[in-house]
Parts: sequence; C-alpha cells; structure tokens
Amino acid sequence: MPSLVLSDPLISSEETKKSKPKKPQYGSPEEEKKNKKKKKQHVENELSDLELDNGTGETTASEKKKVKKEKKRKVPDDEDKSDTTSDSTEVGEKKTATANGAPAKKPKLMKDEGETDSGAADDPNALSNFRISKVLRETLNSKGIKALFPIQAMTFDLILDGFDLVGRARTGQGKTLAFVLPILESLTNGVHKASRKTGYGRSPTVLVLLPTRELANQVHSDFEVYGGAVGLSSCCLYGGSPYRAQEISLKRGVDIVVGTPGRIKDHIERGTLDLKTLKFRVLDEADEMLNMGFVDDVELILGKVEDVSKVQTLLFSATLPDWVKKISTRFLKKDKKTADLVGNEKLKASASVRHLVLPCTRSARPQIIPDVIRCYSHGGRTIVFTETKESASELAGLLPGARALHGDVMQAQREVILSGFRSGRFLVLVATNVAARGLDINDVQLIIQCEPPRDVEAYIHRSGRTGRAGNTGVAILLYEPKHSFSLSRIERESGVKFEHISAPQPTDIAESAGSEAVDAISNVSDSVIPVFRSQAEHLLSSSGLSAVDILAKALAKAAGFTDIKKRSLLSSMENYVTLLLQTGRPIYSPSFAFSTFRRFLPDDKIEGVKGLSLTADGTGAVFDVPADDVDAFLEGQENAHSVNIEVLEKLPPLQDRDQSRGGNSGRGRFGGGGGRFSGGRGGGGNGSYRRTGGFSNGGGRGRGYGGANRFNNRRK
Ligand SMILES: Nc1ncnc2c1ncn2[C@@H]1O[C@H](COP(=O)(O)OP(=O)(O)OP(=O)(O)O)[C@@H](O)[C@H]1O
Repeated sequence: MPSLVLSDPLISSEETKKSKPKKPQYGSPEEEKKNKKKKKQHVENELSDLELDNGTGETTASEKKKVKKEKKRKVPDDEDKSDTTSDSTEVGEKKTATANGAPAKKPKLMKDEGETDSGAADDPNALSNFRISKVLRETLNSKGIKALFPIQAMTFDLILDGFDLVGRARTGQGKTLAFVLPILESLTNGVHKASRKTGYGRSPTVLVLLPTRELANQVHSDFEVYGGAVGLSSCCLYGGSPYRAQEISLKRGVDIVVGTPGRIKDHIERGTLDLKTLKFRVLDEADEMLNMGFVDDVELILGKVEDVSKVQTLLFSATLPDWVKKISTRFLKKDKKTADLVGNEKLKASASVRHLVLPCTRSARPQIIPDVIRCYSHGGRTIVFTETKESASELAGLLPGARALHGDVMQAQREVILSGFRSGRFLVLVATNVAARGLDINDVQLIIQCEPPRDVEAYIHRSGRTGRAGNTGVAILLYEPKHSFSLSRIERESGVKFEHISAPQPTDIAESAGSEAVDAISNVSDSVIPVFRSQAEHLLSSSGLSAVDILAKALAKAAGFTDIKKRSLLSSMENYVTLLLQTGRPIYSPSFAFSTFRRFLPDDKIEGVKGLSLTADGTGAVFDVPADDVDAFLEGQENAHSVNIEVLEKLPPLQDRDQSRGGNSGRGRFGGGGGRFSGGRGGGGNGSYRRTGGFSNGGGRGRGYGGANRFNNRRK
C-alpha cells in the first residue's frame, strides 16, 4: 500500500475512513459484533499497511501508536464518524466541516429499502457505504463496479462536500470516476441540486479540460453513461471537428462540457460557451496540458471564472511535477485537499505491470517486435510507442495488421482507428505520445516502447496503458546498448526495477506460435481431409521425414514460419550464436579473453567476435560469433589447455559497462593487453548491457541488431 503523505492539507486513509458515512445498522446484535470484530481486524491490518510520512519517509513508533490509539477509539464508536475530513495534517484529530465551513452534515446513505447490502460489511469501499444514489449504483454495477477504488474512496466525500482537491494515483487506478461520481452526486443530490437548471440554452455547470482529443472523448463517454443515468447532458469539444455541431449542442444547453483547451478557448472567444454558471472545473492530466503547450489557454480558461469562491476546482494526475503544484496553488482554494496515493513512494509507475528491457536496434525492430508481440501479448492488444510520427507510420506499415495513430492522422480517421482498436478489429496500435496518457482500452496486454522516452513521466504513462483496474500487463522497453544509460535514469526516477530479457528465442516462439497453429488446425473442418489426403500421403512417402516431423513443419507454416534462423542471446543479431569462454581462473578484462583466443584461433575467426562481455561473477566471458564459426571455436578449444567454450542456452548475469571498463585489473574494458585486439583498436562489441537475471532462453531466429560493434566501428 502506498504511503500517504501528510503535507499540504492532506488526506490519509484514516481520514477517508472517517469521512465515510456512517454505516447503517442493519444486522442482528450478533452480526454487529462480527462486524466490529472485522473492523478491528481491518484497523490492525491497515496499521501494518499505513505509513505516515514523518518527513523522513519512515513511520515512527509514536506515530503508529497515535494512530492505533485513534483507531481503537474509533472502532467501538462508529456513531462518531463524520462524513467529511478536516483540513488537518493530523490524523483523526478534528471534527469535520464542509468546504464552506458549515458543520458536516450527518451523511445520508442512498441505500433504498429492500436493497441488499451484500459486500458492504466486508468491503469498506463498497458503493453502498458512500452517498451514491441508487441509479448511479445500478449503473456502476452494470459495468461490474461494486466498490470504489482507493483514490475514489479517499476523495468522494471531500468533493461532495465542496473542497477543491488535488488527486494523484498511479495509472489505471480510476481517477476519472474519482471526479465523475461526486460531481454527479453533487449536482443531482448535493448542494447544487436546488439551483440546478434544466431549461433550453442553460450554460454548463461542469467544465473538464483534458490534453488530447482521445482522452476528452473517453472522459466524455463516462459522463454520458453516468451523467445520462441521472439526467445530466454533456458534450465534447475538441479541435479537428466542425464547430457547427458543437455550437448547436451548446446553444441547446448542456450540463457538462468536456474538451481540450484550444477548442474550449475558441468557444469562449466566439461567445458560444459561457462559464458564468460554472460549479465545477476539472483539470485532468494537467501536467500534460502544460507539456503540450496549453499553458496560456488553460490559464485563460481558468481565469474566465469571475467568482472563484463559487467554483470547485479539481486537479487529477498520475504525476505532479513542480509546476502543476504551482498551478494548484494559484487556482485552487487555500483549504484545498491533496489525496496522494503515490506520495514519496519510490515506485511511481504501475505496480501491476512487469517492466522489461530488451536490447534492439532500430533496424531490427520490424523483426523483433512481431516475435515480442507473439510471446508477450497473450493474444490481447498491444500498443507500440515510437518517438516520432514518421516512425509510427513506418513501423505500422511493417508490422502485420497494425495501424498508426498520431497527430498527423486526421481527426475523423483517429476516431475510426481508436474504435477499431477498442473493438478488436486489429490488435496492434503503433502510436506516438498521443496515446500515452489516460487512454483506457480494455485488454491491452503489452506495451512496447521503441526507445527510452526523454522524460520519465512519458515512461510512466505509456507503460500505464496496460495493467489497469487491477489487471496485470507487460511493458517492454527496447533500447540500443549505446543508450543503456537512459535505463538507469528511468529506474531511478520511476522506481521501476527492470527485468532484462533477450529477444524471443525459437523455443519461446514455438510455444506461443505453435499453440496458435494447433488451434488453427484443430478448427479446420474434416471436410478437407478427403480432398488433401492423397497429397498428404505423397508428401509422407516422398519426404523421408516422419509423420510427426511433417506435421511440425505444417504447424510452423500455419504459424507463419518457413525458417528459423539463429538469433544471438547477447545482441539479438541474426545468425549469430552466443558462446561462453572459461579458463579455470578469473577473467579480469576483455583483452585477457582475446589473448586466450589467440592461443588457438586464427585472426579471421577472432575478428568475428562481437559484444564480448564479462560475466558478473568474473569467471567467464560471453560473446557472439557468426553461426558458421561456432565449430571453429568449439573444436579449437581442444588445442588449448584449460580453455572451455560452450554454446549458451541462457545468458548469465553480466558485469555492467563501468565494471567491465574499469575491470579488476584497472585497465580499460577493451584496452590493455597489447597485441592485435588491444589498445585503441578495441576488442569486444556493443553488447555490454547490465543484466540482473530473468533471461529468456537461448537459441534464436530472426534478424536483429545491425552488428555495429565497438571493434568494427573502430576498424572502419
Ligand atoms: N471502482 C472501480 N471498480 C472497477 N473498475 C473501475 C473502478 N473505477 C474505475 N474502474 C475502471 O478502471 C479503469 C481505469 O480507470 P481510469 O481510466 O479512470 O484510470 P486513471 O487512474 O485515470 O488512469 P490514467 O492515469 O492512466 O489516466 C477504467 O476501465 C475504469 O472503468
């Protein structure tokens, strides 16, 4: 559980619990007793989970004690629970109030007569424990939502009670409903119910700003579903679409406007959008709006509200860089609350995603990516992120069945592509950052990033397109070894610990592609057998292969493989094989390995060695050689005393670049040692990337890696 940072008016989970409405007394005394016991257990559990940040990021014993005391006091005293939190940095100290200072009203639960409350006793976040109306609860239930996610539970009462709020949670944790639900309740059952207008030409009461059109559409569809259920209308305003239809909606009158800053500003300036009756304004992914150059537009729009005391402002994001904090200081009220589910936690990226890195050059992408998709997408959707629009288009053209999505694609086309991807018409989307933020698409199993993004926030958001709403997912970051320094920066800043993998190998590919082919063949109607039988018999008798071998070939063909080439473990180069050299004593530097080779191999074979790296335990050197040279190395070792060379099936952990460079001998990684491969001409290749375990199996098919190694480069 993430730590809850107690800073700037801050919410803790304790406060959230306090703020939750009193639970109705339904059960028998015995049930009550049981419930109390459960709650007590829950408190104990939470104590072990909850970390109160004392500035050092550690929980002090006295703080724990204090909370425990508070909680103990609360357990038997359910009556005492209030529905709002105080603006206190101390947990559980004050009685609560609403944003306008009025004493907190006793919460009125929306549970109806006869409605069952199953789950509510077990789950403190069950919908019926919040002031959510029956119709909304039913709509949520119809979408499979039975309880609020933590960020929603933490913020629901605060928003409903009128506080400005900054909300932060990791990707895919439900930030959208965290503002949608309390806003809808506030307008239909809360303080704004009485002043609600329904007539023709009414101006909107809610304005939601988002950085991209796709995101605006997505949030708008949530308002359509849930707002529609409680009789509120909404419209979506973004650039690239005709003004006319948008103007007609505005003229007719809507309750909620969702849109991108540029188009919203245009409508304000054209006089078609009036913010004078606004009750809520929401900035979602505000940091990205500023990254995308919407600073002036956002400030202009926020500045259009005349009486800010009458408007509630909510700001949600997965990341909160300094300047977003500045915006919140400027445009949110002084008594704003901050619900931070990330806080000082080291891990900023999604915890339900496996974060993998794989060395791969630009030219190798079209060969490696399909295999990666085959092995890691489990038949679900994949989003491939590129840095530029051009490479998105180019790569989409090279990957079978993929479509590109980026800023140069016409808006109408963008919508068609996105809905095709959502509906499963195609399963691979190649996109720029336009799809990095907020997009919530079902069953995205795999994210591939073609190179380390410049800023770590992009990494967090892109990888967050999978592993959403409690599901798991895989994010694979491709990198050129020369850019491996970016990996440690991303690890440091996002708190992710990368698993290093090699390009998928024949066994991996056979496993996933083979099972697909088996399914495909099993689905072929028996009606084909008589038609193809004589050909099959002819093939069996003429090929000299067994029936099983022929079937294996047929499966390979059905899976789209006519050949499996060797692919190195170390650098993914096609038709290269990875070998391990051991000499019975420590290998301190690559030059030592090269001088060992010279004892039993001709120069032309040694020149073919690529990517030589030392093993982490210092007992060996790992390197790639052309597949045709493997025998020369294996046979040559017979002539050299104490030398052992073997083909690797799996990479051992390797020393990182600095370690190898410094070496225990204190000499440069590829320098020293004299002789043909020493000094300025270098020795090893480009593949000295750090490994921390978790390698995939050896062998290899596919092309790969351009093979520009350090040694070859210097010779050119
Ligand atoms: N209480 C809930 N129970 C189950 N599913 C939920 C709940 N709340 C939201 N979801 C689902 O979780 C998914 C992610 O929600 P959402 O897009 O709001 O996440 P987010 O935190 O805004 O992510 P990002 O930071 O990437 O934009 C959505 O599919 C949403 O329907």
